[in-house]
Amino acid sequence: MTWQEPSVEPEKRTALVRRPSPRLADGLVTHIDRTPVDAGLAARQHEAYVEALRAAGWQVRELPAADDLPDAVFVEDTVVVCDGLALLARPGAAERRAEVASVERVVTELGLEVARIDGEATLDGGDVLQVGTTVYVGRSGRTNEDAICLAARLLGTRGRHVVPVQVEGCLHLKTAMTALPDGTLIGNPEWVDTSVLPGLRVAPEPSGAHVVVLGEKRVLIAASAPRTADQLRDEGYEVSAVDISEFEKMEGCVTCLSVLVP
Ligand SMILES: NC(=O)NCCC[C@H](N)C(=O)O
Repeated sequence: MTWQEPSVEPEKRTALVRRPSPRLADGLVTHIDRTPVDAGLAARQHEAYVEALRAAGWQVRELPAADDLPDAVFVEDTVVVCDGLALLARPGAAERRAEVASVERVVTELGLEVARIDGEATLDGGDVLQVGTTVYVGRSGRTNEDAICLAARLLGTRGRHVVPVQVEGCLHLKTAMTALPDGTLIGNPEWVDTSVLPGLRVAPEPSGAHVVVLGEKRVLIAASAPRTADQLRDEGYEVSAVDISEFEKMEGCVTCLSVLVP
């Protein structure tokens, strides 16, 4: 999302995370080859990721462990938080739908209003990119037209305008692109229909497309995108780089490991 002054005291900014399952390696892989995953290393990498969020001033709220759900660490896919509204997803992969119930409990405790993607609609949070009052929603293998229409209606109550974006060749819209704090889109133009975008800065490496905006001048990216990190540092951003190799093997990225509730 474009960096906006948080509506609450800085110490209240909350990041939702969930520790990785020891069964992480059993998760879904769609567009890349499956390679061995070290669950112990994944756990350590996740701790470092959480530490980077804390260091940037985010209060970390852990969702209950869900060790029987291998992909549950990818919390971004279960809920979209927008201006006090928690839009609960209905993941496109049926195996992932059981992840949502525990997220609903926590967002309710946080005092967020709850709405849901339901019926035949399917949506993964990884397909939703908020940039100011624009919400780009990927039409992907996981998110369908019904969900895009429903999201447009529900997020419209928050003054948001939904722009559908066709995604091809990768898992989610946010696999292909994210935004910098100033709202500039950054990513891989081969995976998205750029004709509906105001512009797209090409990231020097594929994982450079994944930027978590932690503050006005602060971003988090994967250690696998060193050239992107250098570019952003040269432009004055404070860049935290975290090694998430074990999650990348499961088609995850830095954005999908948290949900920020500003
Ligand atoms: N938002 C994301 O990028 N989520 C990554 C989900 C990876 C997981 N293995 C899946 O296929 O659902």
